[in-house]
Amino acid sequence: MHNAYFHFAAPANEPVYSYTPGSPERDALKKQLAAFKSQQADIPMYIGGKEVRTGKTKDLRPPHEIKHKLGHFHYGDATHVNDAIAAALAARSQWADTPWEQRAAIFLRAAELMATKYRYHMNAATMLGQSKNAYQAEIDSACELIDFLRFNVHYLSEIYNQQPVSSAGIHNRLEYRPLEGFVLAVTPFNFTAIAGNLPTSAAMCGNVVVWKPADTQVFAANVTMQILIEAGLPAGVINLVYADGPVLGDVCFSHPEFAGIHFTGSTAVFQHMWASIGNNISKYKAYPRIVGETGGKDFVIAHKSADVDVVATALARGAFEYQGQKCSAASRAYLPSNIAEAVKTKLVADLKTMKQGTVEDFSNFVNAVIDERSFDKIAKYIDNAKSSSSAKIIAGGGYNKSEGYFVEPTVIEVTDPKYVTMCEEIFGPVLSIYVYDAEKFEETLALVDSSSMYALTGSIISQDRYAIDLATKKLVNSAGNFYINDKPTGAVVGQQPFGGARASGTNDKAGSMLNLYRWLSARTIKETFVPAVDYRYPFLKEA
Ligand SMILES: NC(=O)c1ccc[n+]([C@@H]2O[C@H](COP(=O)([O-])OP(=O)(O)OC[C@H]3O[C@@H](n4cnc5c(N)ncnc54)[C@H](O)[C@@H]3O)[C@@H](O)[C@H]2O)c1
Ligand SMILES: N[C@@H](CCC=O)C(=O)O
Repeated sequence: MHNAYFHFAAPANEPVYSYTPGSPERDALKKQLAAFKSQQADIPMYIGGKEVRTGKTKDLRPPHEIKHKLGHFHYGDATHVNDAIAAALAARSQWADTPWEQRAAIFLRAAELMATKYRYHMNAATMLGQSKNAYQAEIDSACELIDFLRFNVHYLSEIYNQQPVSSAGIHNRLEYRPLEGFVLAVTPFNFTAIAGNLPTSAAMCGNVVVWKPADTQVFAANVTMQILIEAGLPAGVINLVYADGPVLGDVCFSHPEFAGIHFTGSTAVFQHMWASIGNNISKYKAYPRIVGETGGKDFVIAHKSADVDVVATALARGAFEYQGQKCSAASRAYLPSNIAEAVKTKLVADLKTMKQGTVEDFSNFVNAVIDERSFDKIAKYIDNAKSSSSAKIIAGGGYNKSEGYFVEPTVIEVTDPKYVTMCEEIFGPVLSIYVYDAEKFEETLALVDSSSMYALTGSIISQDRYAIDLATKKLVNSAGNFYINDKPTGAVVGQQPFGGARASGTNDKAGSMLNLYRWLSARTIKETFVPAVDYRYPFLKEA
């Protein structure tokens, strides 16, 4: 029963801790890293509020220290996916009926727990499981996830407030119902925040969810789930399962109550999912919502007026933070001939100072790539570049997987702007550079626009306002997140709603109102206070 309209005001972004030497947060984080490393985690699935252990386990190991075992998780099969759907559907009616402010309180409580009691659990789990340094973990598993939860509560509160006008004698209202059925959230390895946001944004809207994270993100996903449970998330609202992707897809996409997919991951997997959903379309009770944020081939184009240090720094950070494993990572750069040599010299010098190793050593800027499959794929691109006449490695190029999956930050200079590493997503610490004739800026913008199938992020670096304006116009469809005089990474919830178009996804902008609309199905209600009692309109009367 509602006796008031409850509105949640816009929050501020969660402050980013610095982890400088001697700071209390640095000590607390180091203690949590040591604590996780001294234990052996036994991670269950969570179905209908119960912990499910199958005995069929997979090991969890830090990508930068593969000889160390962090523990294991219990793997499920089609039975567990079916159980998760059944548990979700059983929880649906009570959850959908729960007053909005009660649902919101659970997610705000989870955000508060993440910001305080469990901040270092979230960060240490992300650092060890996904090989992120302290700062990269802090902006992801603490700040971004906390922001997703708090901002989405605010945005949903704004949506519920949007009501139609009513003319005299009637009252019109819009009711924002959750979808009929269950939502499937399939999440990537690279951001604990994204993995937490995809199931919670849909659940916040009153939906029930089956959540499958990437195997390589399970260590931190488990901490997220435990916090949601401690915050009071009722049994069955979010069901966390670990299963083979195609097995999960077969069960979920052929279920009549499949109501939507909230996906982030690679373009190929999303396209496969879309095709399966299309093939099953006649089976569903309602048209499913298909939301997917996928790959990128993100660019930096510098104009001849650009400041050399600004360009080199945008490339060093944009391409190599988190080993280039951000969908937003700068992976192709277009440098004008007048400053190209100076930019390359500074970038190569910067890379020589970039330390690589474990996450416990806080002086390391880069760590390991996520797994062996990824390592092998990246190494192949590097080897091909080494033997190509169109490419030359000007920094890095080394790799080694004896202790962890280490790939050196690598810069490839190409003479062919359509060379494979200028067009395909590599998802690792590899930046390709093409030097263009500084007087051919506009032609190069056309090249940027046409070189890849993706349109996720991109930057223009220039001190010339006309050049910025031209790039903004010519690259209007080349990126969903466009940056001026900055790197193309590091979108902040509430400030730069994130997502791309073309092969980069449905551009439903995670962490914004646009995304939440996808998990709602509005019902319009019209009430007439004094209804008509005669079918004849006045114009029918004789004069
Ligand atoms: N656009 C964005 O906002 C964004 C953000 C993060 C990552 N990404 C993209 O994600 C990719 C990297 O993440 P990843 O390696 O985890 O991606 P991935 O596509 O390999 O896996 C994503 C998820 O899909 C699951 N999966 C894989 N095959 C499946 C199948 N056949 N059916 C059902 N599920 C399946 C995986 O287990 C995982 O949970 C990159 O392409 C990156 O650009 C995009
Ligand atoms: N939102 C992140 C990217 C997420 C994809 O991996 C950024 O803007 O860098």
